[in-house]
Amino acid sequence: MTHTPQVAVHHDPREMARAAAARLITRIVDTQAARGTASVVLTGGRNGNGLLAALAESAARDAVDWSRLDLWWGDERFLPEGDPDRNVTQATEALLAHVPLAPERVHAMPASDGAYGNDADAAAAAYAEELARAAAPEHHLGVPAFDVLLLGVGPDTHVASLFPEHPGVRETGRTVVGVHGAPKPPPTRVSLTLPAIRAAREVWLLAAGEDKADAVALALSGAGELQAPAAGAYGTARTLWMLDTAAASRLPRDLASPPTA
Ligand SMILES: O=C(O)[C@H](O)[C@@H](O)[C@H](O)[C@H](O)COP(=O)(O)O
Repeated sequence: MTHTPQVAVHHDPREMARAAAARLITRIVDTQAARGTASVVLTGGRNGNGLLAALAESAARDAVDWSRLDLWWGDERFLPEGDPDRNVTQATEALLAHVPLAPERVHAMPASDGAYGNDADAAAAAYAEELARAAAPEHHLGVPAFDVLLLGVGPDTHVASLFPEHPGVRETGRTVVGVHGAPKPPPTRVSLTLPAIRAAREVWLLAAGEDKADAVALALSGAGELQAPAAGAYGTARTLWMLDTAAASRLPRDLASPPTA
């Protein structure tokens, strides 16, 4: 099965971020060499931003042709433009401001004071249209086949803004949804759905810390995606979980490999 997950365990969050950044640089460079451009979907949260900061610090970052990289977001906290809690604001501080990206290839999700006002559902529909415009005709769902889609994993197994048993995780038709009443603040968000996430070639999930150990064990032990959204996040070619030793500490023995770096 293509979505049988691979698990890589690292000593601590910093090592995990460094290793993930090195892997991502290699993936982007290889993809650009083969196809000209590459696409990456970013995530919010400490681990996703830790990866971006490690990428900014890496000497190898100059191997990437930043002008031929498309960036998308898996989810966004629906807040005003420039709000420090917006995922795009944090990604900009960590990496985007430090590399020569092509602005038209940076596909941030709308802000709550933008063209759709405070209507997260309208913002989600607009982002779905933007994705559909970028999708090749053979991508029937209306989402590009992203090269790498990054996801942080929450202590309740949420990914992007898809929370256990919430309406967003049940969505099968739309590719992007407005999320209302999210248990993680802020309550209003915009998120890719599981079908959109599963259009990606590679899905990489990041989790570090003791508070993630139960979530990681649950998601990797055959739980259903309504109960454990992270279990429903997999790519068409590869699904890679990157963990630190604390987050991996309750994994069934056959899944936990020794620390790699
Ligand atoms: O906007 C967000 O908050 C997210 O995209 C969310 O899904 C996040 O990735 C996880 O909650 C993990 O966050 P940490 O890496 O901070 O634990």
